[in-house]
Amino acid sequence: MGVFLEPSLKQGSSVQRTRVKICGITSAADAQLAINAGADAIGLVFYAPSPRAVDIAQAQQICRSLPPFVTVVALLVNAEQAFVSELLSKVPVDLLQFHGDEPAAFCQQFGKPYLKAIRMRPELDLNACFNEYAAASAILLDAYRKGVPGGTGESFDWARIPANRPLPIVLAGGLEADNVAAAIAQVAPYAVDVSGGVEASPGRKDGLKIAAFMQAVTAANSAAK
Ligand SMILES: O=C(O)c1ccccc1NCC(=O)[C@H](O)[C@H](O)COP(=O)(O)O
Repeated sequence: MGVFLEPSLKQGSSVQRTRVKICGITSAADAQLAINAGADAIGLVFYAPSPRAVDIAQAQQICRSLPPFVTVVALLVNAEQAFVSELLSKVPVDLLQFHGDEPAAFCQQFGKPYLKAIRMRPELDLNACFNEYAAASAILLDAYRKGVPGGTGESFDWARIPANRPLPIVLAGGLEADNVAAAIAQVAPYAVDVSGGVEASPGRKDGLKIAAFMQAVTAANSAAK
C-alpha cells in the first residue's frame, strides 16, 4: 500500500504536512517528473474522453517504472464494475478515485481504499456527501462545470469547505503554483490535487510547473508549522 492515505490516517492525525497528488499522468517520464519533485501520489485517468486518459497497458508500463512509496491512484468516472475489477487485477493500484455519480455501495465493493470526488455544484449538501461516503479514505473536493466530470482547470469558493470535517479533504480544482499556498493556508487540506496547473498541454506535464508547484506547497507547509 502506498503511503499517501493509509486508512489509519484519518482526520485529526498528527501528520500536518499537506500531501500532493499529481493527476493525469500519461507517461513514465511524466511520472518521474512528479516523483522527483516530491509528489506523494500520481493519478491515472481511466476515462476515455479525457485527453489525459490511459489504458491498462499504459498504466502497467507507468507503474513498472515507479520507485517504492509512491501511491498510485486510479481515477474512474461511472465505470462498469467489471472494468474496475479487471483494472485491479492487472494494475498495482493503491487507491481508487470515483469521480462520477457512484453510490457508496459501488465504491466499497472492491475492498480497496477509495477517494470519493465531489464536484462543488451550487446546491450541493456537503454534509450529506460526508455521511454517504463515510467509508472513504478521503473526500476530494473539485470544481463543478456542467457536463465536465473533472480536470476543468477551474477553482471554486474554498470558503464553502467547513473547518470541521469528518474525513480528510483532498482539495482540487484550478490549483497551480500561484494559488496553492493560499489554498493550503485557507483550507488546511490533508492533500492537494493538481492536473492542468502543471501541464504544458492537456496530458503532458511540465517539469518547471511541477517544480514551482511543489516549491509552493513546501513553503506553505513550512509556514504552517
Ligand atoms: O483530469 C481529467 O481530465 C479528468 C477527466 C474526467 C474526470 C476527472 C478528471 N480529473 C480528476 C482529477 O482528480 C483532477 O486532478 C481534478 O479534476 C483537478 O483538475 P485541474 O483543475 O485540472 O487541476
